[in-house]
Amino acid sequence: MTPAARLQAAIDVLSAIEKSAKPADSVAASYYRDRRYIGAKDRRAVAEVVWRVLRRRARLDWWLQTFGHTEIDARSRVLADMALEGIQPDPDLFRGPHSAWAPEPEERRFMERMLELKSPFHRDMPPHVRSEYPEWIEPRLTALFGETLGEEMGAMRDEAPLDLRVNALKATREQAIAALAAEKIRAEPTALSPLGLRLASRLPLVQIQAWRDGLIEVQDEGSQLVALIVGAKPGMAVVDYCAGAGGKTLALAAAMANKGRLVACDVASWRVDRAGDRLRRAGVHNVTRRVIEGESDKWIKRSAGSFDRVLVDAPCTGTGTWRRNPDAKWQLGESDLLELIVRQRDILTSAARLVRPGGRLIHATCSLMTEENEAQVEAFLAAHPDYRQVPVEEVWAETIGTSCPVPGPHLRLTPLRHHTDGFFASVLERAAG
Ligand SMILES: C[S@@+](CC[C@H](N)C(=O)[O-])C[C@H]1O[C@@H](n2cnc3c(N)ncnc32)[C@H](O)[C@@H]1O
Repeated sequence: MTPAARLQAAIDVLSAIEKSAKPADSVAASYYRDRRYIGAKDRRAVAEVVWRVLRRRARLDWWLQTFGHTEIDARSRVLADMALEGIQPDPDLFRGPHSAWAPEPEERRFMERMLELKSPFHRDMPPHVRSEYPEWIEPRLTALFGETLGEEMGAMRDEAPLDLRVNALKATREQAIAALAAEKIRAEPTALSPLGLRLASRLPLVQIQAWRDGLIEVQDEGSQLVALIVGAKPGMAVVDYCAGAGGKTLALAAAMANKGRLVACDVASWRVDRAGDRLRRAGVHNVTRRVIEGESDKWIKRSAGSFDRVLVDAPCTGTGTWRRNPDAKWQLGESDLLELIVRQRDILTSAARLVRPGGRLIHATCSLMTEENEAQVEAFLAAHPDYRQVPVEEVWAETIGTSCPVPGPHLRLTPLRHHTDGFFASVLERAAG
């Protein structure tokens, strides 16, 4: 592809992402599926532009407006990004079939101004522009982070590292490090999860033999910690209530050493189906996958009071994963948050029925929002006097055994403080009866 063709592809992908409700990576994947002639090198170059634009969209828009450009769209963002990268709108770039694509005089004007900038930041940028989050969410984030808001959201703006979880069914962390080293891949142990590895650079998974052999899985360190504090043990009966494609199911199965009963539920059958290959690759065989109809599902009624651990990894705003999914922040609206709060409450109430006396219910999200987290737990405890909250320090000592890095009753992780995605988890124990 010519440089101009790559830029046009980036514009096309960004436009498709804006129009779609699907995550950016699946929109991009379907764009390439329809254009098999685009090779891996070109895809990488296009993806670099797309992700950079998504990551600094608020700042690009701010500069475009500041330089008087009001019709902001994927094309003007890509041109602005190009200028911020110091790439001149050189006529040679747009020769031949791409001549019609050359920037218009108006576009050249803002590009020239942007080419003179020394930094993508400006002291007059409001905090939500500087730290790249939607303005409507600011009061909530300010209430949560106070004076550290800028730093916290600055850490959320940066690209996340690639974290792996060692599959304890197949390898120790040392064995996995050695297997990766044999493939010339350097992996460092993570600071908090005893099963975690962090890679210095991103790699396509399918090229990693250790991944094909099921020794490792991709999982953010925060997500690993959530799975660990569930405290699933061999021989227990455990439910992963919102299992999706099985990210935490795999970790729970490994914690159970494949012994005992693990039920992975979800309302989305396509997600549950996707877990199949992952479970097989990881050598997991104590999992039953179950598509449920929702809170009125008969299986839930029939299974009331029979599980030691029930993990609710609730559908949420995903505000903790913006490092990985920068597109998600531009799609999220306040009405989504309000809808999710109701859904989470219903799910938690339904899942609680499965917990046996003395068993534990774990409410987890990858959200920063207090309404989805602490407030959800408080409302649950008020309505369920037979449950008490187990302080995270206590749970951490029982399950992970190292010193707990978070103060307070809940597990609350952020990229700034813990170098993980933003995660929340709270452990609720049902009275022994
Ligand atoms: C945060 S995702 C789960 C991610 C998964 N646990 C993992 O670690 O990869 C939330 C999941 O909740 C599921 N979900 C949404 N509504 C639900 C409901 N009423 N009951 C059960 N699951 C639900 C969604 O389909 C989605 O897969």
